[in-house]
Amino acid sequence: MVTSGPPIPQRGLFINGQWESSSGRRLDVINPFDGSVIGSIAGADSHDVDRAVAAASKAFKTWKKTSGTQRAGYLRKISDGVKARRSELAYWETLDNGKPIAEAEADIDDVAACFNYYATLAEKLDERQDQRVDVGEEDFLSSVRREPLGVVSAITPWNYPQLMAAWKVCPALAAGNTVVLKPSELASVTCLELAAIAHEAGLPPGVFNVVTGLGRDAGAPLSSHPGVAKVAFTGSVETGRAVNLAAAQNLRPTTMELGGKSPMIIFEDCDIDKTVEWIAFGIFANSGQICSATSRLLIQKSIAPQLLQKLKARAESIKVSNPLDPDCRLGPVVSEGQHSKILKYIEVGKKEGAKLLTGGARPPHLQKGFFIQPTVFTDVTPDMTIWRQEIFGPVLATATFTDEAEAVRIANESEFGLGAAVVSADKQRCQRVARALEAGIVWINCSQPTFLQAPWGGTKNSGFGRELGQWGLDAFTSVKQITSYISDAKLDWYPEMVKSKMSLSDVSVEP
Ligand SMILES: NC(=O)C1=CN([C@@H]2O[C@H](COP(=O)(O)OP(=O)(O)OC[C@H]3O[C@@H](n4cnc5c(N)ncnc54)[C@H](O)[C@@H]3O)[C@@H](O)[C@H]2O)C=CC1
Ligand SMILES: N=C(N)NCCCC(=O)O
Ligand code: NA
Repeated sequence: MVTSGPPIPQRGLFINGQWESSSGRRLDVINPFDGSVIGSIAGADSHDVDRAVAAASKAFKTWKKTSGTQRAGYLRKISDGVKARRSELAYWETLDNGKPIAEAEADIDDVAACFNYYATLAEKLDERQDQRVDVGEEDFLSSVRREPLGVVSAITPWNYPQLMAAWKVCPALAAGNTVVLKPSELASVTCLELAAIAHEAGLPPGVFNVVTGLGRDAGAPLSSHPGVAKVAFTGSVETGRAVNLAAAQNLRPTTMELGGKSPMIIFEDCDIDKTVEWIAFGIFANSGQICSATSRLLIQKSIAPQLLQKLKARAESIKVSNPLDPDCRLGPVVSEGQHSKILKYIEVGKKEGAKLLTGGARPPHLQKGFFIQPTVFTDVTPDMTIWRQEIFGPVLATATFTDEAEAVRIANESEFGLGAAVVSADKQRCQRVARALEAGIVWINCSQPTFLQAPWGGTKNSGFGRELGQWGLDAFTSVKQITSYISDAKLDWYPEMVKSKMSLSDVSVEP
């Protein structure tokens, strides 16, 4: 097991291609495994944000003139840089966020793939330019260009620190925007390293800037800045609302990837053993700190006792350990604040009458760090807090249903609409249920697999706009119509008036 590696680099803010110090105080980097301080990041304030936006605005003047193919060259180099530093990036991601090293490695691979994928889309963007629009008139020729918006700000969470940044930075740069990234103060380390990698890749100064710091000091000014053309946000509903309101003051568009309480519906014709693996993955991966975690489980009554018994055994067999252990499958949650919030939810669950099937506390063998056992509640009813609110931890709420209509109705009774899953051997039923579910992402016979090519985002309080795929790139473009008049004929709209011979003196004016 790797228990030591390179120390976390001490970085400042990355503005205009240089490391700079912040106006504010430095903030501790905390390792969730034991609560120790392992480094520090700069705490930016609104003056630092102004500098970063100014650098990005200046860089945009040149960057917007590059071709997609030129930008793709930079993105591919950054991808190579991420790949070359995979092991240290994954190591630092685990130190900073607490996720199992196997997950961190997968995340870093996804980051590298994301840069390559959007490199390809940047090249394709050149081919998509000046596309004809049939306006149905032979005297006119219309075409469409997709142009960058300008300076884009990306405000990102701590659950997939580098990956959530990549989902925004890659398409934004691919489309020709410049970026100011504000990662979460709880896990900024790998986002700063992304700046270092971009710099080594030769990305021109100011094209990609990173300002670390608290939400209220650095995130808020980045949401309300008039020099910012768009804000891309992933995080909580409450913060998303504040960011969106601030951007709305400037009439700036946003994309909002917010919370969830995604349902997973299990029908009696499923293969129980296989299903239990997906259920566990859907709520215990990344310690349940996934916005699309399938945290509400609906089981058809006839198989509930059998399925729950197997799920309990599986939950209790998950390896909870130092996340640097390659076999670890459940690490600590990100912070002391999240740890106590999750434990509070567990208490509320018990108090409101839900039955604790397994877990519910700190694992006895891990007395330090922000660990919580894989936890499953049964007999949860739709009015209970743990059924309605996002816990963002390894806590599954389960309930039963009798028929398909009831399952869909209960699943849709939520303020959220990010993910949903349905498990059944009946393909037609899966399609029917998938169509009926109010969600931006529906998984059939699985939970959580995520692909760069497929759109990501939610409905209702889970937000709006889509990341990833073509949708994720188009969200960072402005559509320009260019229309040419191609006829030789003179515009024949104003009829030639015969010049009047009347003069004013001919007009009799009534006194
Ligand atoms: N949907 C998701 O992926 C995520 C959901 N959450 C939910 O949010 C809860 C709280 O976690 P937090 O870390 O506090 O999430 P948050 O939504 O406050 O943080 C997300 C980002 O927004 C920034 N931010 C905070 N206040 C801001 C403001 N006023 N203006 C602009 N930016 C601001 C933060 O610094 C961070 O970079 C979690 O327990 C979880 O339920 C948290 C992170 C990710
Ligand atoms: N990479 C995977 N599998 N999932 C990403 C989830 C992103 C989110 O929580 O918003
Ligand atoms: Na941390």
